[in-house]
Amino acid sequence: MAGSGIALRLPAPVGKQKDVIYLDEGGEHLVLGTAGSGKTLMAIYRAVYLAQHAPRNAGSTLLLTFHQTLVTYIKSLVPADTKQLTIETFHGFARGYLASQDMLRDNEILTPSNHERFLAHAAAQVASRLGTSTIFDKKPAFFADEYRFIVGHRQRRDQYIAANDGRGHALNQQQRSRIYDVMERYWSLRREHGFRYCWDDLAPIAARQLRGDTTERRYKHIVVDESQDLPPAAVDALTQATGVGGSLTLFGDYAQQIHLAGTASADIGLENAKLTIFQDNYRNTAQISRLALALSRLPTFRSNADLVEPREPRADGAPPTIWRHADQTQQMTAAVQLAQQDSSSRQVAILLRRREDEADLRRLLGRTPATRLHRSVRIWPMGSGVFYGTYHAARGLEFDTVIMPLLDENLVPNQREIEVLGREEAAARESNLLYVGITRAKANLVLMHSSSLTSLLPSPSSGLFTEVSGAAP
Ligand SMILES: Nc1ncnc2c1ncn2[C@@H]1O[C@H](COP(=O)(O)OP(=O)(O)OP(=O)(O)O)[C@@H](O)[C@H]1O
Repeated sequence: MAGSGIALRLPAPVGKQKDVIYLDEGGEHLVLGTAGSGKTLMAIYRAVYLAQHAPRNAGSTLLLTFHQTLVTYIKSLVPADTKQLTIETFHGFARGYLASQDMLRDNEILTPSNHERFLAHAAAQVASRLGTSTIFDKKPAFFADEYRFIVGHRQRRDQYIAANDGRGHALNQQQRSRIYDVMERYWSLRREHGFRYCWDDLAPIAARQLRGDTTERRYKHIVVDESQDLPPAAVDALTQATGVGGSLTLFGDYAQQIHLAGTASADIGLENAKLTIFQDNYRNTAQISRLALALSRLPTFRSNADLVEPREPRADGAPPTIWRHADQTQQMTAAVQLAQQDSSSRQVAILLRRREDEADLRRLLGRTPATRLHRSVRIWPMGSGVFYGTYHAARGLEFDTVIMPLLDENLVPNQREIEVLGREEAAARESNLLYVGITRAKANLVLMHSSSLTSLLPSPSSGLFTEVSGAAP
């Protein structure tokens, strides 16, 4: 970037983006931006600036992002020889810190499926002791969801029982009390079986340990991309982990919150942070951005004081298309054919709601080389090609063309999510996921269905799509 000494082979920042790079070298900063507004780009610039160029206070900098695929993607954008910069996930950081404190050894973290199994066991034991309550009929995934919220917000029993946390579950105080009983039983059971943690525990445990740790910090500065799913306990851990006189900068978009539903920026404990808002979208065409905006205005989309309305992008393009096929197999076949045609000169992604549909897609792709969006990708493919994966795995990424099959009403919202969370909450969360999927498309967006289109999307009569009926074009 001219004048700053930051030479990256990335687009040059414009307008407010520049200000964000040079925010104070100390203190806390929060940047909320709409999809495609350059948050990842500016997180990279700011991290490189703080690591190498900040005049008063350059020093070892940690750049965190949401999942391992994004770590790989971001590493592909940053010169490998950048000194004093570490890029990893929050869990990678927390694990490393706890191991350095001799608080974590191999196999001490429960896998997510074993975490649910222990919760189910705990619920059965509490039910047999306390008798009937409809709360005990809930699926293990429901208890896992509550667990994440409780430990992420470090809620004691009385706080949880009194909480009105804005999520769609209508839980009365007695039900909340029973849920807390299950959590306490779970903690005992887990201890008895020799497991110290589940993944959700890492943030509060690291925060508590850091509070009592007076040794010099490894990082002077911490920058976080995709911060909207960080619970308050994680933000506390990062505040504690920042070196003396250093800075913590968070970049997030609450419209893309997919793991910690119901947590707002006001809850994360950064009341004194300097706030910057990014409204300009540099990724999507105006037509794709309009569809995303219309989706975020539907009543099913969770209203949230943190949502940033995008200004309409300048880039014009074709309207998104919506294809109707005879059945789900034909949708997937058409998605594969389109990806094969389009990928000679473009990056094309087929995005799915469910992980279990990935294997079918892989089969249909046959010999077509394709990158699965997954933590196992260690070198980000440059140039054209086919990608596929879930909406979750696609967060933070972008592609020239995005194809989203299986958008039928009976599939979205996902039936399992409805069973776990109830219809209203499931619809709100699935709307965030659709928003993530749609906003990954730079130029072309193709949506597919066979029966009625999911009601979480704007209706086809909105004029926001072009409808294509029948077979593939
Ligand atoms: N100033 C700019 N000039 C040109 N392109 C830009 C500029 N800022 C951002 N972009 C481009 O816009 C796209 C979106 O940027 P980026 O991925 O950083 O956005 P984001 O806010 O992190 O998006 P999301 O949260 O949706 O993942 C990228 O291709 C990026 O290179």
